[in-house]
Amino acid sequence: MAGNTFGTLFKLTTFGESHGPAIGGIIDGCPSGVTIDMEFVQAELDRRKPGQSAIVTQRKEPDTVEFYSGIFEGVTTGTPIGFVIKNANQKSKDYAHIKDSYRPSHADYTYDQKYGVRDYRGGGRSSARETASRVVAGAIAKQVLQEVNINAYVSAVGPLKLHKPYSELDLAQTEKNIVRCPDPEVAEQMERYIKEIRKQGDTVGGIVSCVIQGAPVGLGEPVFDKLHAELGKAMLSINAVKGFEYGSGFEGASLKGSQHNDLFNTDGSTQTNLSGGIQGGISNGMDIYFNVAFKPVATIMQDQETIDNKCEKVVMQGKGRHDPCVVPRAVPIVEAMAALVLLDFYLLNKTIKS
Ligand SMILES: Cc1cc2nc3c(=O)[nH]c(=O)nc-3n(C[C@H](O)[C@H](O)[C@H](O)COP(=O)(O)O)c2cc1C
Ligand SMILES: C=C(O[C@@H]1CC(C(=O)O)=C[C@@H](OP(=O)(O)O)[C@H]1O)C(=O)O
Repeated sequence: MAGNTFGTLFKLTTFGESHGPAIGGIIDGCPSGVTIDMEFVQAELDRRKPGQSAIVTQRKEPDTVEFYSGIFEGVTTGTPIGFVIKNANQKSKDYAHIKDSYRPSHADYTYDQKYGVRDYRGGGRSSARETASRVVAGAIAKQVLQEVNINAYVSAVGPLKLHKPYSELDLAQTEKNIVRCPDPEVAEQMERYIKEIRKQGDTVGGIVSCVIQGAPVGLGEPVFDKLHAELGKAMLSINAVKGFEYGSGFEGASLKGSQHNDLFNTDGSTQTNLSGGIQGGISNGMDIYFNVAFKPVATIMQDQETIDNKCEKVVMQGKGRHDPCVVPRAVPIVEAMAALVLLDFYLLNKTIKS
């Protein structure tokens, strides 16, 4: 299983399964001399942790991070940063019924087919619990990138959508409600909707939007490692992600060039920003913005037909504690992955420019 490391210079390797003793990671390539605010790291984890509100999984984990190396007296040393988050609230008996059969649209079937051995408890390595380690690394990356602001928020839950662009929203409102939608009225509707869907034993998808402000001109390594290509990979590596678009995205395909071109100002900025802050795979200094679409959670509390490992049909119903909608907890994960991508390119840029 060789896909557990992300990044070129600022590299995160994660380990651990949802119902094992712990998850964690090693960050290699973090610059030395950066003062790390541990309370900020923990606060970022708290934004992602399970059990934080009535509209997320009720698994109650403190998600306390313990650092074992790479930070001395609160300052990064340039050596590998090793950290662990202990698992404290596993209920593995909820997964006994999927030991020999596969939840539709989760990773049970594909992991079994690929590896032939599967830690079925809590989805094992395929659980979104792994993303806690990404949030730790993202919180460190954010502190290296002091001048860059990365703000994600929920812009859709099922059919309920925010129709305003980020520039017309008050993003300071995002963390003031449990949905993490910056429009308080829409947030209330979304909360009610998620609760209703949960009562039905069902789940619903949604969209997380993200805006990055203050990124310098020049991030991105054409032609294969374009900034938007790496952001796309980062986002698509998050559990349950189905789509990524930046700038004008899929809507842009219906426009004419005369409507779509971002005309320059004499300082190199542009009058509009349908490019989403990236041209030719390189940041142009304008805001970078993108949307990430998440599917409805696969484990539903309703009978569904599926197959067992002998390919016989069985009827299965989800058990235990699951998210009815992932987007409220996905917001800090999206920000973390964006921070990893940006910092990596920022460091790469330093290697080619004096
Ligand atoms: C924050 C977050 C929470 C999630 N919670 C659950 C959950 O409680 N139950 C579940 O079946 N899937 C959950 N998922 C999605 C699964 O982890 C994911 O569907 C699974 O790994 C299969 O991968 P895929 O959907 O990307 O193909 C969650 C995803 C995220 C991002
Ligand atoms: C534990 C977390 O979320 C889990 C993600 C998840 C999945 O299938 O992705 C399934 C559930 O696992 P469990 O049945 O063990 O509670 C969620 O609670 C977490 O995010 O830390």
